[in-house]
Amino acid sequence: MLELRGITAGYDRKAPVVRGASLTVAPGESVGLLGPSGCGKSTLARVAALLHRPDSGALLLDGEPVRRWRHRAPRAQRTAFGVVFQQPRLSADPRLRLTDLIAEPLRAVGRRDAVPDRVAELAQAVGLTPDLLDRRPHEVSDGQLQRACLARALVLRPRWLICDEMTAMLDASTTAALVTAVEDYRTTTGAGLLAVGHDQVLLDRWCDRTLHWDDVTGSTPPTTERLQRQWTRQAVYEPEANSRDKLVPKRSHGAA
Ligand SMILES: Nc1ncnc2c1ncn2[C@@H]1O[C@H](COP(=O)(O)OP(=O)(O)OP(=O)(O)O)[C@@H](O)[C@H]1O
Repeated sequence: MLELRGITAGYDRKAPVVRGASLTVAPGESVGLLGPSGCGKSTLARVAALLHRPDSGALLLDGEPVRRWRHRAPRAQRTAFGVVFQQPRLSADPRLRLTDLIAEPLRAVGRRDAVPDRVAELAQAVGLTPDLLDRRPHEVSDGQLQRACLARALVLRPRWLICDEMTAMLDASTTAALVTAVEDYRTTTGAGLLAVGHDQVLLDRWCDRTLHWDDVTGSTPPTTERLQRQWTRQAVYEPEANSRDKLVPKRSHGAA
C-alpha cells in the first residue's frame, strides 16, 4: 500500500503549495488525481515518488514510514517507483540514444547484463522500432521520446507507477498507446498507479477511481455528495463524446 497522510509540502516552508494532502493507492489499483493547474498535483506526485521531501505528514510504503527522500532514500525504496513526467525533453539526457536512455536505471544499479533483453522487450511494449532506438532525443518526436521515458520508468519493474500528466502533450493515438502499455504492465505485475492530470475524461476511463484535489487536501474524507457526483459521471458517461474514448479501453469500475 502507498499511503500519503496529511502531506504538507512546497518550496517555501512559510507558504506550502500542498497542505494536508492524503490519499492511498493499493497494490494493483489505479488512482487518478485531478485538479486545476498550479494547485500542487505535481508537487504531491513528487513527494509520493520520493523525489521531494515534504515539510510534514507521512508517506508509508506497505505500512513502513519513509524517512528519506531523493538520493538519501534506500535503493530498494527508490527503485520501487517508476515515474513519467509531462515533458519528456526535460527529463531525458539529450546526449543519450534512446536505447541508453531506457537502460540508464539498469546501468545505475549494476545490471548491465540485463540491458539488451530488457530494452528490446520494453521497446516493443511501448511501440518503439529499432531504428528509433539508435536516435538521440532531438531526432525523435515528443511522442516517441515519451514512449522511451515510459520504457525507462518500467525498466526496473517498479511496484508503483507515478504518471504526472504523461500524455498531456500527445495526440489521441499516442495517448492510447502509452495508456495501453501502462495497463499491460500493471496487469502482468500488479503494480499500483497514481495518474495525475487535468483530463477528467481520460482519468475516468483509465483509472479505477478518480480523486479531486479538494477531496485529497480536505481535512475530511470525500463527502457523499462528491462520491455521488463521481459515480453519476461514470454512469452517464457517453463514450462517443470524445475520440480518446474510442482508443482508451474503458476499465471496469467495481462500484459503478
Ligand atoms: N521548483 C519550484 N520552485 C518554486 N515554486 C514551484 C516549483 N515548482 C512548482 N512551484 C509552484 O508550486 C505551485 C504548484 O505547482 P505544481 O507543479 O505542483 O502544480 P500542478 O497542480 O502540478 O500544476 P500543473 O497542472 O499546471 O502542472 C505552483 O504555484 C508553482 O508555481
